[in-house]
Amino acid sequence: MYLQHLQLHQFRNYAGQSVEFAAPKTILVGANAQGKSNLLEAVELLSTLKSHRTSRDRDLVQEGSAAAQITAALQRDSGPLDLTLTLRANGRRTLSVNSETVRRHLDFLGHINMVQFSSLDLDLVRGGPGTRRNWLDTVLIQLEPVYAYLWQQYQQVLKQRNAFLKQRRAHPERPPDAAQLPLWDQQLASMGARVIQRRYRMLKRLAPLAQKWHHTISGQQEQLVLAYAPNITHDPEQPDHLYGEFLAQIEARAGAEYHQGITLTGPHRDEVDLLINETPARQYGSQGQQRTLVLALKLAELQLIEEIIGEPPLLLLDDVLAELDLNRQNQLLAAIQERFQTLITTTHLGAFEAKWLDSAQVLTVEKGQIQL
Ligand SMILES: Nc1ncnc2c1ncn2[C@@H]1O[C@H](COP(=O)(O)OP(=O)(O)OP(=O)(O)O)[C@@H](O)[C@H]1O
Repeated sequence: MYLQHLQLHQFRNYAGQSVEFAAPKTILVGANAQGKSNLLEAVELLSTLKSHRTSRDRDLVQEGSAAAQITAALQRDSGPLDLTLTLRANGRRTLSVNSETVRRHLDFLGHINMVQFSSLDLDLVRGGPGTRRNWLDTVLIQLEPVYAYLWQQYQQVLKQRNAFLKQRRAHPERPPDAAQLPLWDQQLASMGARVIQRRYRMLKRLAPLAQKWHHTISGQQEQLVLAYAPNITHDPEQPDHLYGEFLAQIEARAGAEYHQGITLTGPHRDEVDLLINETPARQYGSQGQQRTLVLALKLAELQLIEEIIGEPPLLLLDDVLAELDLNRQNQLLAAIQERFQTLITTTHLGAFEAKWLDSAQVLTVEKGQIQL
């Protein structure tokens, strides 16, 4: 897929900006806080309807304006496509595909596929389990947009069940109607089982790709193991048993939940284990090794999305190239070639290998304006 054109209207610090992408690689160069990451964020929003930087639309709308608009024209194997996302400070959104308004998020997702790689991604190794769960979810939304709906439903049930447990703990003298709990349990297990199955299925395909990339980038020195560690223990080859297992494990933790007043069972507590040469990567060695691991995960992500979608996704490199040494930069360059359209942000062009500049389009970003 190829993003040809992007238009930003009252989005972040862009009052009105039109950008033509004229080469497979576009480098956005500019000092700090000029709007480079804002542009990548606009692409992220079109792709996932989420921003990793904020959950409030009013942050995305230019200060003093009521609404922002992001419009993109892209070329997919199936033909040309136009997407428009209107964001309002009051949170209401309008989505349109080829100038027709679509009501369901599901109908908007999946048109732009992308992999993002920023310096924050080092937290995938160093950060807590929540960071890895978010990553899993972002990849899954790309692969099967229905996952966004499932995950949202799961979180809604979780919120209501937590409110029940909290109230029961805070007011034992007038507890909520006990008959509600089994209903929440069933919904949690039913939605949760679907989340777990999808996470398992995706990681099963991603793990060997990441392992292969890690082995290559480390010069055949290191062996990566990436393993799903679901909070609900079960036999993944017996998916029919998962719902029952889920309910049984809720039951087993009922006492602890009673005292703590929160839901202790379910995929909101999943983990992804990352081991290098049998040692947890978090505790393992240098930052360099952790960078190799994150790069391997990102390359695996690119490859998996391409395999499943059948077209190369976009790659967004936010201020990360300068952090990779020559070997890792070369591995990345060799993997993307000209096939993956890549948008790169940097504070100065000398920050990374000159080879990246070959046939790249360079755009200068200054105070929310882009100069060719
Ligand atoms: N809603 C908004 N309205 C107006 N300006 C905004 C809004 N949100 C962010 N900004 C401005 O956008 C700028 C930040 O841009 P961005 O995050 O893209 O920086 P950057 O060019 O990527 O720099 P860095 O290299 O530091 O990441 C800041 O000047 C900030 O004040």
